[in-house]
Amino acid sequence: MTESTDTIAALASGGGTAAVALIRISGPQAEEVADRACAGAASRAGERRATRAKVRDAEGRVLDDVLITVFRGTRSFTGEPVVEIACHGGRLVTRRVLERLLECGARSAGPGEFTERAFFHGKLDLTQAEAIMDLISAQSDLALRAAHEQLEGGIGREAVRLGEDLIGVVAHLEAWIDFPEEDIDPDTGDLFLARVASVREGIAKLLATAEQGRILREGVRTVICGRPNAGKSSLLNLLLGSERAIVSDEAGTTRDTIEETIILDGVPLRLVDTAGLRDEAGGIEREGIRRTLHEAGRADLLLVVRDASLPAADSSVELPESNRAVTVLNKADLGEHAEWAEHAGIRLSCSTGAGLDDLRRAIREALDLGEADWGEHSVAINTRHRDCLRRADESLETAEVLLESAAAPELAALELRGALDALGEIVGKVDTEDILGAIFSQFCIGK
Ligand SMILES: Nc1nc2c(c(=O)[nH]1)N(C=O)[C@@H](CNc1ccc(C(=O)N[C@@H](CCC(=O)O)C(=O)O)cc1)CN2
Ligand SMILES: Nc1nc2c(ncn2[C@@H]2O[C@H](COP(=O)(O)OP(=O)(O)OP(=O)(O)O)[C@@H](O)[C@H]2O)c(=O)[nH]1
Ligand SMILES: [Mg+2]
Repeated sequence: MTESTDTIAALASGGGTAAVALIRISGPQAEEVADRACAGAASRAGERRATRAKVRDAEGRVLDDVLITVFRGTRSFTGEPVVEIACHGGRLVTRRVLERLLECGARSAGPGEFTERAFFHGKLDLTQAEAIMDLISAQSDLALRAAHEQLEGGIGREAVRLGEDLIGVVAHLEAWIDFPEEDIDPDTGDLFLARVASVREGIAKLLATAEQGRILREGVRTVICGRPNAGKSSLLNLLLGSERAIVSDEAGTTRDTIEETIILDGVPLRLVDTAGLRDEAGGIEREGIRRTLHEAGRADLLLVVRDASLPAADSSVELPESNRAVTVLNKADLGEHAEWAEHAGIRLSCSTGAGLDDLRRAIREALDLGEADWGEHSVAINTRHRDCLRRADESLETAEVLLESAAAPELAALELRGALDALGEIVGKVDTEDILGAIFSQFCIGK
């Protein structure tokens, strides 16, 4: 655990005008800094009790009438002395109060520096620090729940548990390497293998949540595509509940992709409206079509819109292979062409909204978004966790081969150590300075 030497301050609440704003001071001098700015009010305040005070400038003029809360010792969010100042939320007032604190000995905090200190003081592991960012940026209830689960330590605990299982194997194996005169007991070898296999199973379970994690954090990339005039932009507008995209009976209205997010059953969908696909296009339209195909190629879900009032051939499109696609037979209000009779697509009218519930249900099914599928295992790893887990698993795979042949126990032990390090990186147990930099720099200042 590292001791901070300096004292940082920053606005913890949003930058806009508000009734009240929260400024945090953290570090060994937090109380002194606040005392200087508030005529000794911090040291007179009871611990963790909102206390009325006045912040004054160097000449003694009142800058604001505030409430301060003092967190002494290590009992604070950052694990070091903290003073919070709840001042009035005007932009100028908050700026003046913060400037005064800097004058009184605090330094401006960098992005994520409060949370970084909480990490260094052992209040949070890395997955929990990341969870705070997920929580702040969550756009849906499911994402919020996953962030809470992670903040409670779900992923970190699991990574630590898997690491502990491995340590047992490594210790045993290394003891055995140190006493080479003792032959490897085949039973022990099998035991090692069984334990490595069970750790790999645990890793596989966590890895299986990666896709879910990406979707929760970034949303399902849902690309609306089809022939010109099929009603793609109308569908975007219908799902959004607002006239975001231009709709017209002119084929080729949408030239560029348009993105908007909606929440469906707690899951964010990043809807992408695209230029209609047709062969005979030229110029700008052709570029639009190139973009459509690019988007379709990286979609999590395709909504293929077809004009059901026309013969099927008039709305056919060639699209990249997708295992998640929903066909929307649009313009159902115009009456369906006989050719569609056997087709299972979702009947919809963007004009009347009829069929929208069926479409929502079909999307939900295509994505396995039922509560039962997502609700219970709300643990969802992020890409950093995924990379660590993959590295751990590769090392374990190699270790298995080495253990099976029993030829080079030293090398097997080395691989197991490698896997342990990769698991340790998840929670930030092993030395990971550049990882820390990468994570905390993404935070906003004041967090
Ligand atoms: N005013 C205020 N509200 C806030 C925060 C904050 O820093 N200040 N938080 C900041 O993100 C969140 C709450 N998280 C917090 C986490 C730990 C501690 C804390 O004081 N921990 C001590 C005591 C534990 C206890 O009494 O339960 C500790 O861990 O020792 C405070 C807030 C959201 N709301
Ligand atoms: N009757 C009827 N007309 C519709 C329906 N959906 C869309 N339209 C009409 O079809 C025309 C084309 O709609 P758009 O949403 O612009 O079609 P698009 O697929 O985005 O077309 P491009 O952007 O040109 O590729 C417009 O005149 C819409 O009003 C529907 O369900 N019923
Ligand atoms: Mg359009």
